[in-house]
Amino acid sequence: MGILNVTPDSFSDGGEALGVDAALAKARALWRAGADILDIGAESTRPGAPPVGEEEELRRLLPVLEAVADRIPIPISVDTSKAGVMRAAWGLGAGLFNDITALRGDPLALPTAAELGVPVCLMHMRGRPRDMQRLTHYEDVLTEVRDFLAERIDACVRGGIAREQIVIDPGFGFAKDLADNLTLLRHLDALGELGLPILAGLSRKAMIGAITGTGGGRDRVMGSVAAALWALHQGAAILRVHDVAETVQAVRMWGALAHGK
Ligand SMILES: Nc1nc2ncc(COP(=O)(O)OP(=O)(O)O)nc2c(=O)[nH]1
Repeated sequence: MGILNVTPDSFSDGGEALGVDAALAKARALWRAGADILDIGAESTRPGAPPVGEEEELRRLLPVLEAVADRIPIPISVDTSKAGVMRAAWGLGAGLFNDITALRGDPLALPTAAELGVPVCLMHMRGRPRDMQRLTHYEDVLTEVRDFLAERIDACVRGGIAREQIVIDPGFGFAKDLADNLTLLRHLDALGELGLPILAGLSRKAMIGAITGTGGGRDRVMGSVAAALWALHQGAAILRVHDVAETVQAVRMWGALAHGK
């Protein structure tokens, strides 16, 4: 899953793909580099990020989504927690709603996803990007994240979303400190008991920088790829990354060694 942030302030690539032409060029580059899905987001969710209103999110997202959906032949995920953005994106061909709030942020999000029949990614977080890093106390982060995801899966199924339409995500860097992130990554396979595809979003995050001593952005590519391979080894089905070419190359090498293909 290649990341296409159409925001001015995303933590590692903000402002790089503003405007339709730049975003389309980036989408094409991600596809050509081997991305199987594009994840387009118009609201930064980095720690401390201010919320973006629906009108502004739509203003940023829709022209890009329309251009990309018409020209890039891979499924498009939209990274949003707003029902109105989901509905508008669905009308332009969005094939996955990637909601960091696990369809809790907007009370209309879950019924909208159920009505439209679009697959969803449910991610664990606490609070909102503005305050989530103050909510990092866990008795047992692995159990608490797994129980949260199990509850959200149940809520979605009760709300009319088919279980096979759901992807789960532990939410690396969302209301978690370094130790929490490492515990979740070391034991990512423990989420496998929920029986749903796991999405891992590790790319260029602070946990990579903390371990590797790298500043940010492209400096963290190697550490991000190493973490992605571990997540893959632990059963992740989707790797949400900025650096698609490097990750695809590593995954192909891993595939040949791990599965002889
Ligand atoms: N499912 C899922 N979605 C996500 N969306 C955004 C970010 C944050 O990364 P990025 O989009 O690069 O930064 P920003 O939120 O600042 O745009 N991480 C995840 C993640 O780990 N999982």
